[in-house]
Amino acid sequence: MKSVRRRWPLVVNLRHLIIALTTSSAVVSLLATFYASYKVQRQQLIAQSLESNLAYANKLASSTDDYFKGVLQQMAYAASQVAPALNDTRRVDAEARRLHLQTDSLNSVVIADSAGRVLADSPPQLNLRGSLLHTPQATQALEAAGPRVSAPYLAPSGNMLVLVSQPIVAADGARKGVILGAIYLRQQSALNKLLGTHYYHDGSYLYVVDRERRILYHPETQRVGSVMGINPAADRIVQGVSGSEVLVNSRGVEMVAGYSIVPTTGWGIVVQRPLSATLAPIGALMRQVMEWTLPLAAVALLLVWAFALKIASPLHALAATAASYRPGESDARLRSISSWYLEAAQLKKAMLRGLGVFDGNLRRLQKDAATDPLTGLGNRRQFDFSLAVLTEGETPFCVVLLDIDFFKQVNDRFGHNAGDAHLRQLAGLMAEGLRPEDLACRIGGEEFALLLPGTALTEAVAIAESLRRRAAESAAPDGQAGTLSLGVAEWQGPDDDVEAVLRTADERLYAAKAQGRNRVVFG
Ligand SMILES: Nc1nc2c(ncn2[C@@H]2O[C@H](COP(=O)(O)OP(=O)(O)OP(=O)(O)O)[C@@H](O)[C@H]2O)c(=O)[nH]1
Repeated sequence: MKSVRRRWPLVVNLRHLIIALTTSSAVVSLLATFYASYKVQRQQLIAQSLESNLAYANKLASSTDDYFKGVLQQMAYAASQVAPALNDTRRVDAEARRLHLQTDSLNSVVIADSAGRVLADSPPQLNLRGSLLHTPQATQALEAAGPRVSAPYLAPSGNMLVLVSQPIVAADGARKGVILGAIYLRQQSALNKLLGTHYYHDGSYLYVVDRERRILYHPETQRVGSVMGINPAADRIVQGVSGSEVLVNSRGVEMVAGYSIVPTTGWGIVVQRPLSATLAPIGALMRQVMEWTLPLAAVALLLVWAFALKIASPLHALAATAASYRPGESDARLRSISSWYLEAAQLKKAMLRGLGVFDGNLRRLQKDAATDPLTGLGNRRQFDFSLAVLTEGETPFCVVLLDIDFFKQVNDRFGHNAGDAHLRQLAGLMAEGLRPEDLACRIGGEEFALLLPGTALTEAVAIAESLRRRAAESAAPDGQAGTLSLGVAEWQGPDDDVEAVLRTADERLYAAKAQGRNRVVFG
C-alpha cells in the first residue's frame, strides 16, 4: 500500500493563536484560583472545626471535673456529719437521704461501717440496710484511703454505674466507714444531663471514655460500658493527652475531633463532627468565590483579548497586504497600516522598502517586455496589446505602417551599425509631436507602425505625410536621406475586422513602394 505523508498545518493564524492562548491561560488561572481557594477554604473550615471541638471538649472536661469535685465535696461534708454519730441510725439515715435528695448529683447513696455493713441507703428501694457490701468496686472503696471514682461496671441491680466514694474518718483519724454514691450511666443522671446538653445536631456528637477505653457516655446508650474499638482519639486519652485532629472513627467515618482529659477521673471527653458536615458550607463558599471571580475574570479576559488583538492587528494587516500584492495599491495600503509599536513599525518600514524595490523592478521589467531595445519605441508585443485595448474598448483608430526605402543598401554600404543609427533616428522622428495617447512601435526589422486612437483617416494621413516629409528632409547619419513608404488604414468600430484593417495598411504600404516609394497611400 502506498504510504501517504500527511503535512501538518504548522502555520496558524495569529489571531486564533492569541485567542486560544489567552482563553486557555485565563481558564487555567481561573481553575488554579478555584483550586487554591477550595484548598484554603477547606483548611480553614477544618481548622475552625478542630478549634471549636477542642474548645467544647475542654469546657465539658472542666464542667465534668467541677461536677465530680462538687460531688466529692458534698460527700466529704456528709462523711464529717456522720463520723461522730454512726450509731445514731436516724441521723445516718437522714444524712444518706439528704445527700441523695438535696441535689440530683447521685442516683443512690449508701453509708456503711468499717466492716462493710450498710447502715443507711437512699432511695429505700435499694433495700440494702443490714447487708454486707460485696461487689469488688464497693470493697475497693471501703479499703481506699481517700475519695475515689470507680471504673464503670454492671451492678447486681442491672445498672451500669460508676461508684463515687468518700471514707468516713473519726477526729482521731480512725477509719469508721464509707459513703458510696452511684451515678447511673444509662439512665437520667446529672452527669448525663451535663454531657447531653452540649449535644448538637448536624451529625456531631460527643462521647466519654476512661483510660481503659470503656465508654462512659455515648448518645447511643447501648454502647455505654463497651470498650471503644480502633480510634486514635481513644488512644490519645489512654496516653492522657488532650488535643484535636482529623481521624477515622471506629465505624470508618472521617471525623474532625477535639478531646480533653477530665483531671479528677482521667476520663477523656471527645467532641467530634463528621468531616462531610464540616465541609458542607464549602459548596456555597465556592459558589460565592465563583460569583465574585467570574465577572472579574471575564473582564480581564476581554481586556487581554482586546490588547492582544490590538498587538496582532498591525501584524495581521501587514501579513494580509503581503499575501495579496496589488501593483500600485499595496504601497498605499501598507502606508495606511497603523504600526503603533516599534517591531511592527520596523516590519512596515522593511516591507515598504522591499515593495519599493519590487515595484521598481516590476515596472522596469514591464517596460522592458514592451519596449524595443534598439529604438526605445514600443515593440510588437506592445503594439498587439494596444490594438487589443483599443478594439475591446471600441475606440476607433487609424494605423500607419511604414518602412524605410532601400534600407538594405544602407546596411550594405555603411554597415550594420550605421543601419542601427538610422533606425534610431527614425524612431526619434516618429516620437516627435505624438499625443500622449498615440503609440509609435517598431514591429519588425525596419518596419514601424503608428497607432492613432480617436483619429480620423484624413488627420492620420496628415500625420503620416508630416513624418514622410520630415524623414525625407532630414539627413540620416550615413549622409543619405532615408525616405519612407507609408500605408494608412482606419478601424471605425467593432463592425470592422482588425486583421483586415492591418492587411489593408500593409497592402497600402506595398502599394507606396510599388508606386515609387517616398509616399503615403491611404485609399
Ligand atoms: N542595421 C539593421 N538592419 C536591419 C535590422 N533589421 C533588418 N535590417 C535590414 O533591413 C533590410 C531590409 O531590406 P529589405 O526589406 O529587403 O528591402 P529594402 O532594402 O528596405 O528595400 P525596400 O523595402 O524594397 O525599399 C535588410 O538588409 C535587413 O538586414 C536591424 O535591426 N538593423
